Amino acid sequence: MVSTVTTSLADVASSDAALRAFLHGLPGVDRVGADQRAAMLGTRSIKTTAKAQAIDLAISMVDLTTLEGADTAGKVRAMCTKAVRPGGGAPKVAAVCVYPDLVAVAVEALRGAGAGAGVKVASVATAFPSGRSSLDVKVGETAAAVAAGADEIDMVIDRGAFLSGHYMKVFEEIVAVKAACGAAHLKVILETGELATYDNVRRASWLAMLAGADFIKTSTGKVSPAATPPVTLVMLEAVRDFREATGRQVGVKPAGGIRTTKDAIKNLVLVHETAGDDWLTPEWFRLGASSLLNDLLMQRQKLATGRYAGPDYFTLD
Ligand SMILES: O=C[C@H](O)COP(=O)(O)O
Repeated sequence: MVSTVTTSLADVASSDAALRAFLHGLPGVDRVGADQRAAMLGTRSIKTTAKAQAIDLAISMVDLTTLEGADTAGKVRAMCTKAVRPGGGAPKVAAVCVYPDLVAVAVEALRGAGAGAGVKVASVATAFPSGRSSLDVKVGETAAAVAAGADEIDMVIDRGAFLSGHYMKVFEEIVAVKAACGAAHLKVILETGELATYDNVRRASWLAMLAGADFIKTSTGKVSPAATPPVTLVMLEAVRDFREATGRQVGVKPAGGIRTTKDAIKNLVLVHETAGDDWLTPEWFRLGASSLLNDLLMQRQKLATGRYAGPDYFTLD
């Protein structure tokens, strides 16, 4: 696969036809094999000591998210406090993820938290979650979020264009949004629940990476199915193969429906077994989730003391 890729990468985005030929030339995903491998890896058990480390690692990889129409400045401030000091000596999370109009609130709250340094502010942009807007609007929204202090932008791809085979349109939008990001990192959301096949997930992953994505992300959290293990597996294979072909490492962020410690640990096993341990850091792997942190904290408490503190012990999202 890698040799096929390297011979054609130089001019893969030179035309619509070349891009289409490249993406459709990628090997097909063995659907049954991917489902079985993800299910098999999901049954792996780990020792108690490894579990404690895995929980802390997972906490440090969380993009603590609130993406509701009813979000308020107060809710975002409380989330930022929790992001920096989750409680019980747990590590801080990787980032908070909010709508663009709440970026300034998050930046201010993390600055006020002092130890906030290191917790990034991520913002969805580009007419999240549908992506149905003009490119000018998407670029403007991205630039505004960055100007307000966002460290990371989570954009959605145009699934309508992708599913109609207009790959160059999707490619050019990602390139334009990446340019608007400046120094901010760009996560490209594929919305895999709308892509219909694992072959499309592989194609969209490559398309996003070729266009300059720093991360590829499964889902908005607004469409089901979201971050299923086989989809994450296919995306981890894509970043592994892309690095082998280009030398550039791209991160992965499963998001949507990841709620339990078991889900989080399954994801860590998938990373270890598929892309490898180079990805097992918050720099290269994130878990986008609104309520996962509570379960990680409860399980952490249980491991340390032998009993659950109960959800009331932690602030609820
Ligand atoms: O990007 C993260 C998702 O929007 C969160 O989804 P969730 O509420 O299912 O955890």
